[in-house]
Amino acid sequence: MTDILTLEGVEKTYDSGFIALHGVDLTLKEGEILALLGPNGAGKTTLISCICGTVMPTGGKITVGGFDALTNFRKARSLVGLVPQEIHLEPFSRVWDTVRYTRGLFGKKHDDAHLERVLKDLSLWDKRDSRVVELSGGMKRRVLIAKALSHEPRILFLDEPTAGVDVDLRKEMWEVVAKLKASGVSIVLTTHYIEEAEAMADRIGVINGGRLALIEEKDALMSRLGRKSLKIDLETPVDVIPDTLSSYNLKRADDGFALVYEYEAGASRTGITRLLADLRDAGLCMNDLSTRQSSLEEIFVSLVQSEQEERA
Ligand SMILES: Nc1ncnc2c1ncn2[C@@H]1O[C@H](COP(=O)(O)OP(=O)(O)OP(=O)(O)O)[C@@H](O)[C@H]1O
Repeated sequence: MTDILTLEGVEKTYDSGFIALHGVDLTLKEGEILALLGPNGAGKTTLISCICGTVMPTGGKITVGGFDALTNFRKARSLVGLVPQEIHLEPFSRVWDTVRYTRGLFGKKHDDAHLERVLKDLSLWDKRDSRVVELSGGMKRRVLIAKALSHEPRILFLDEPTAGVDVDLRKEMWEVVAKLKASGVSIVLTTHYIEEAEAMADRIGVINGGRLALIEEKDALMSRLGRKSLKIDLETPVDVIPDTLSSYNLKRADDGFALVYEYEAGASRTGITRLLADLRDAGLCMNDLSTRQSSLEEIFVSLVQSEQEERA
């Protein structure tokens, strides 16, 4: 897959002197979904704004589809669609008119067949003559996406696409994004909902303090940093974990009715077989066993914490 977007050492120092980006390197492959995670103020919106040309970087180089975002701004910008966090729409304009108008802003020739496809893909076709004010929140977000796709961009930036929307609508948006990916659009998405990144992204980037702390395939990240836990339900509760089991660092749960053992998700030797034998030797009888994999959220929290501790 070719790279549709390249960032080399992108820096941003705001006029206040605050350094929001400290030399970010990043590439996006064609047709992939990259989720950018990071705590509040990490620099996600600044990064997207630099790529989309609404914030001027103070250093580094950004290339979109081979065009330099500074020296060939119009060409580079025409390949990018931005769905902002806030819903800014003209309330009394009709869906069709507002989407068509946005295409015109990019200097593209009319192509009503393309706009029809976009509206149909977003299940907005039946609403094309509705005024924005008459639409539900979810439909308004779809109109934002339709506007961002009106000029046929190759990368779509979704800044917090589901902030403040209910669970059903969030799932609906995920379906919309999956459809977009299938149509060949590359997607960069920022989100605070880590389950969203887990559900949709091919790769995960973590921004912290203006630095790209990590970028990796989601599955590899989850198996590399993910931990699993084995819960052992006991027939009779234990007050104290026997000394012979001390090397397993077991935790007592459910008032002593269960013991929990943690191990690395990707490990070839988990130690479970030995643990079960040692439990039997210690005279503990098991009722049940269950395992659980740590979520991306737990991985993210521990990553950000250890980064902050390193810098402190
Ligand atoms: N115009 C500006 N002038 C000075 N500082 C700014 C400006 N815009 C943003 N910042 C600062 O830059 C940092 C990064 O902000 P940014 O909005 O990019 O973060 P974010 O990761 O998108 O945060 P959130 O998740 O809260 O949306 C923050 O500390 C913010 O206060």
